[in-house]
Amino acid sequence: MSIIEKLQHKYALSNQGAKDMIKAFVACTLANMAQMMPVGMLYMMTADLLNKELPQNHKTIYIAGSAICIVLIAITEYFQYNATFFSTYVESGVRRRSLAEKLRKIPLSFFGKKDLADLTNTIMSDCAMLETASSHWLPELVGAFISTTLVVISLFFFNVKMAIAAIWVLPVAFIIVFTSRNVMHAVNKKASKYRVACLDGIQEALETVRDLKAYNAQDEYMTGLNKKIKAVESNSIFIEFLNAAFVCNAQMILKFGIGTVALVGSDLLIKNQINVITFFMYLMVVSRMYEPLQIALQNFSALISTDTQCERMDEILSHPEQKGTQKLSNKGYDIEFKNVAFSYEEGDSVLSDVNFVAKQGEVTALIGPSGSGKTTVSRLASRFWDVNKGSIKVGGMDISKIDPEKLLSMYSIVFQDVTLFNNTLLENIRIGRKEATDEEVKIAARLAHCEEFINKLPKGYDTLIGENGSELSGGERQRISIARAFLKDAPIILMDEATASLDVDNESLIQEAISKLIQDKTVLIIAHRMRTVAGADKIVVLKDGIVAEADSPEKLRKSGGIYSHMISLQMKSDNWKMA
Ligand SMILES: Nc1ncnc2c1ncn2[C@@H]1O[C@H](COP(=O)(O)OP(=O)(O)OP(=O)(O)O)[C@@H](O)[C@H]1O
Repeated sequence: MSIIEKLQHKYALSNQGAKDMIKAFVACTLANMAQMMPVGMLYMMTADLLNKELPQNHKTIYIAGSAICIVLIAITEYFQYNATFFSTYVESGVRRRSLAEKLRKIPLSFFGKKDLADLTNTIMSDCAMLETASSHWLPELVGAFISTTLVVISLFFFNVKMAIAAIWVLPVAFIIVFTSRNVMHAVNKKASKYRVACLDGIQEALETVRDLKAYNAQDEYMTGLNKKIKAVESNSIFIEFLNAAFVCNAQMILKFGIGTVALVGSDLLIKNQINVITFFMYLMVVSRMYEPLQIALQNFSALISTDTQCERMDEILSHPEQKGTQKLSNKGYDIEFKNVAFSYEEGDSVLSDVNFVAKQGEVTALIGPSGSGKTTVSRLASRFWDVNKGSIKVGGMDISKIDPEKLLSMYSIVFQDVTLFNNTLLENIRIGRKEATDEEVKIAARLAHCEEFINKLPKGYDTLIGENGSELSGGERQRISIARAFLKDAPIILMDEATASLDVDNESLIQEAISKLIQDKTVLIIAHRMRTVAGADKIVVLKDGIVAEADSPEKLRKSGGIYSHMISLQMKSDNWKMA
């Protein structure tokens, strides 16, 4: 792996970002070296002053040298600023975009294991941390390392004993910080967990504020949340303390270097092995050399702490993507499940051997007891998850070979949980097909019987609905979701409890509209209520991970199996409600 590739992998950088980081290393090294130049001049000047004469040509050298030093320091500082700051912020945007892009391409199973607060934390806080790491910590550390190495080499040319007296502290100081690695890694992992738990708690409190109020559970909840906040607080203090303990000790060791240079220098001076100017120069160089190293030690320690963030980022970036062809070669839109087995968690099978065909031009209804896997079947059919065994084909084409976004272009999906955005009603329906005209949106809304409630709103289609449609009733939200499906007009329609929140009048109106829409389409409906599925062409009954029955509603009713049993239960329940 080249240095560029290593940097890209470790700090989630783009190719350009890794190249910019190398530029920043060079810039920091040059800036440190430029800061050393006045020391050389001072050395020469001291020699002249001790000789009690300042030759004219030396005067010119000092004046010109000082001007050159000022210009060089200004140029290298500017170069360093440019290389570290500006490119870092550009790279930070690239990093966040590539993370978001990656999240689009990884299967939903990944999101099942991660919660939203954790992902938000990675995209915002971890990215911000890496932003500082790549703008300051790493370039300054590498710059200090290279410039110090060059200075150390030159120190050996003057006097080996003095050089050793000056540099013995370097490995000791860095080893002290390096030994903190394992401890810091463990506490940072813990800190990350506490932070995510706290963010989760805050998010949950905001989302459930209505229920907490309704059940007078606010105080109890706040006590729990306070505990989470306290855990973050005390853990952060502990990390700071631990960090300071290692870094301060290492920085203190670094200071011993000045002492040993003074001691060894005095001894060599007495023995006449060095002159006063060399002694003075060593004292000047070490005091100058340790300054960037003090910061380098802090940066080194901070970089060790970013290991946890890098790991979290890498977990997302290296997660296998769902890939597939963009070219569709399906013949028609029959959906065929063949020997499909699936589990969300290993060893906890949801579907063991599912076989059925949902034909184009027919309505196939999935029914079965709660938890039998109906929603799972619809998720697999749209490749939100990939099957563990067997295959799912659309028009003869294995969907695991189709690019997920391309596959979804063939589907209109009406979910149980309708997501609405804080935008106008018109735009919320237009999500079904971004390029649809206003007129097309309105036709779809009419078909889904949305106009009845839209026309009653003060601004009609231009009414802003609250975040996630909080100002709409459950039935209205579902009708918008159905309108989106009408608008998309895709050849395959997946409906999950599409009519669950509609009153009887609206439900029959929608059923009527749906029957117009589904002509020549493949329709897979999941519904609990037997009334919803009575008009289906085929009923597939799921139970214990397999298809227990599959046939037309009439035949299944007569067969006296699970479906007919569910019908009689539903009738009893309806009679009970009427009574
Ligand atoms: N994201 C998930 N991670 C883990 N297990 C899950 C997940 N989603 C569903 N399950 C489990 O898979 C099983 C089937 O769930 P599914 O939602 O497909 O059933 P269903 O028949 O649609 O249920 P219902 O009629 O109650 O909506 C259940 O045991 C459920 O707990």
